[in-house]
Amino acid sequence: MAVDPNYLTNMYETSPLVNDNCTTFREKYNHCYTKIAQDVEDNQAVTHMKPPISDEAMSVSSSTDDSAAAAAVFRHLDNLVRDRVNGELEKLKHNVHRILSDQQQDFAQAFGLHDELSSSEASASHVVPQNNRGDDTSSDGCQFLVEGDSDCDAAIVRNDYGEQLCPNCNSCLESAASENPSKDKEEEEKIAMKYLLRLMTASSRLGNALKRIEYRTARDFLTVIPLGGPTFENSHLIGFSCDKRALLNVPQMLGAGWLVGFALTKLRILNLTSSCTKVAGANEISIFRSSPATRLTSHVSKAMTTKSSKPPNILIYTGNSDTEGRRFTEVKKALSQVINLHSYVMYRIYEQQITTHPWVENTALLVLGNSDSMSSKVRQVFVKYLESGGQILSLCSPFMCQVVKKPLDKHLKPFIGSFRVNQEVLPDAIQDFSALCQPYYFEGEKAKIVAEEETSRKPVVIQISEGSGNALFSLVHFESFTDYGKLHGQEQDAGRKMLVHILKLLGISCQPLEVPELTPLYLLANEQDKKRLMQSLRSSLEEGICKGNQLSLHFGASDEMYIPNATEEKLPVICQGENSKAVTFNWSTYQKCLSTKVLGKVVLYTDIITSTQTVFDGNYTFTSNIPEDLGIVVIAGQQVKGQGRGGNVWLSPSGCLMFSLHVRIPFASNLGRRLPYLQHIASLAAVEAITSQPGYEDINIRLKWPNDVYYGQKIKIGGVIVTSSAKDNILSAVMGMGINISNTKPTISVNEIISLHNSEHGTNLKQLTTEEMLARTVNKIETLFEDFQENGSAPFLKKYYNRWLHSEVTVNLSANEDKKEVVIKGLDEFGFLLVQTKSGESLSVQPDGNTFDMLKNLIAIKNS
Ligand SMILES: O=C(O)CCCC[C@@H]1SC[C@@H]2NC(=O)N[C@@H]21
Repeated sequence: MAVDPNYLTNMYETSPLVNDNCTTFREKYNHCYTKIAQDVEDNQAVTHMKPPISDEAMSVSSSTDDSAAAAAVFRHLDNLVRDRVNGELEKLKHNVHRILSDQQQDFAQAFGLHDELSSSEASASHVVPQNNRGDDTSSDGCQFLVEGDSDCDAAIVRNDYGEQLCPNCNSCLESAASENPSKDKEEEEKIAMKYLLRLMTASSRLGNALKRIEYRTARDFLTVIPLGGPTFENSHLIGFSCDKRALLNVPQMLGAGWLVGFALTKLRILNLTSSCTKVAGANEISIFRSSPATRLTSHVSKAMTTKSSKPPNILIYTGNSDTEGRRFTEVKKALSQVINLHSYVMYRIYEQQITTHPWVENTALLVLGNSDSMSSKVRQVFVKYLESGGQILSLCSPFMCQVVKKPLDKHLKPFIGSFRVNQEVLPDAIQDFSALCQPYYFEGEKAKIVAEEETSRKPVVIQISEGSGNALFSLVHFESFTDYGKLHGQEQDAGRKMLVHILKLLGISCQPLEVPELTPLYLLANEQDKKRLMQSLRSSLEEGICKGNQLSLHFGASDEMYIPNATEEKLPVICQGENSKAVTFNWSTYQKCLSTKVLGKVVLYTDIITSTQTVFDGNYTFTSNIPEDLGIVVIAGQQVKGQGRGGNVWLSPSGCLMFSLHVRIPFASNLGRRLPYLQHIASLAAVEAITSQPGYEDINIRLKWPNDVYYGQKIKIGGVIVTSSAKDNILSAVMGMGINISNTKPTISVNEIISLHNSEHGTNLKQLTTEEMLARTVNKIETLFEDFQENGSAPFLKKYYNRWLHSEVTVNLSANEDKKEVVIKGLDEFGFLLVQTKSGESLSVQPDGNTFDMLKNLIAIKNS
């Protein structure tokens, strides 16, 4: 039987676990389980075929342990969903919007809110809670996070207002219930929410005892729980919606204790798997409630601040002794060969950052490659991360010895050698291992042997799980397998395979990218401009070459020139040939949309480049010989070494508009005296390129200081980097910008946002091409420049504040251990962030070198 390689994907899409009105999980699960097993068996019967279904399915079929099998299925599903989650969250928001506007009647009927609906407020599309009693469901809602407390039998509840509510305190609950409803709506909502949460918290005992998920309507929560209904004993509340239709479609019972979060919409159940795996592991609860449209944006976007928008990080910790970063480079290199680089960004994390930076939320994997032992403070943070659902890969790190009770057996020391993967985890092997090292933080949990040494059969890779948190401790230096000098091809291959296997167990998507070959630049301009540029450059070219510090440009015509291969050091620039024929860039569309006097008149297009910035950076011969009235923009289809701010990597898949625009600015000018404004101009230009078109004004694209372009409050869709050099009182700046126009990865694209807007508002706004977006952005940059040079910063700031996310927001400014609360006031005269302390003192914060998590209200000032 031919097995569909997308079997599990399909199963997920049509899964009875999420789609049918199944009554028992077990029944449906058994059905799926049997099917997978059958598929595997059928497949194995055809010996020449490689198993086309995943390792997970294999392990499901071979496992005798139900919960392990369920875990495998769901882990696999997690992986499938992970990539989609960011977009899904945004869609969720829109779906809920839609439900609320479409279905107010149903909603009111389902919850007995007719009176409210017919009131003037309701007709203005608000349904506000009338009081805080259980039988009058409050319809407004927000997301609350409930974290498990230290011993996991109670919960710490934080509400949308950032307050921590005391755990499991019935007197609180009662007093909340008996409080008179306030006239103040905000206050009422607070009380209602508190009440609701107290009810849920009081009846949910969180912890490992969790064995299943039950679905209950909002009314159930409000009526059953106060009676102390045993139905909620040991249950883990995942989510609920106030939408009646959604409720009706929901399975009454879902199984597998750690099935993660969901929120309900009219159309379907959205599995917020990735965001909630952590939730389940951490004994946290995410509660999603629908709410009136007017307040939804802020609530959902607040809720979304708990979910990361950026591509997740893989953090590599190699400790203090790795002063030159050799270990880090080695580990990073090894991982780069196997992981999907479009989905993750790898960074080194230093000891000091572990306790001070907000790294946990956006970390898909923490890799420990340190050889020195870590301080107890650091260890505690790592253990906490693990316990709260984090994924850790320890590559011979002493961390393992530090988290297990007994010292490890002396056999368990790092080695490179042959080993075998344990396909079936033998129960007695587990016993052996448990005797060897008893898990300290995971008592009651068993360590699984993932690989063992070939001859002695001693475990060399073990896995310890806690909820959805996983630690894989390897005693094999997998990172060394990338070292071609040290190992034979076969060993390398085995090592790499093993690393993939381990990473998959940790939920990391492993599809290494083929690094594509670099391609030449094509000069696109009208014939006259091409000629003028070449004339101007001629005197500085040596045999057609314009030599830069790192990259030389080789100018020539395609038919006459010997075209060298494009490399990181040498890039051919093909100057002749019809613009339209040469490349995939649509010159004619671009030209039609471009309305500048100077900027972007000449395009250098390439399919694949390291980074568009490199064409200008360090090539003064080139930049200084560009005619003054002929601005050049370099645009690439893909970058293989995209540069982000602060040394970050910019993921640069196709579908992302990636360009570097060269501009000249005299120092003795408004802008010349306020250079930080350059980046703000660029980011505002990108936003206005979209929102200044008729019909696009309300698309929720915003600016996040210092220079990020965001969809709503949470999802980054673009960023700007500006580099510059100066000579003879002229600044030569390169404004590099990346905006995701049409790629659904890694977050959400402009065109998806437009589609969402269309479906939400019944409009038919057309999608943007990269050529249009480029031309429109360059047009905006030029007009904003002109205005700034003529009128200074005031008119610019008016437009900028209109789109930015931070006015009057209180943030924590932290330098080392010191923290102070400041209020964001705007941009100062020079374009830095202006904040005010409580005592009224004004401070300016520079973007570079400091760490920002503006949306988590944190600015960490770099140590001097
Ligand atoms: O960190 C950021 O947010 C800034 C990202 C800037 C990326 C763009 S893509 C085009 C240009 N070339 C690069 O290598 N980086 C910039």
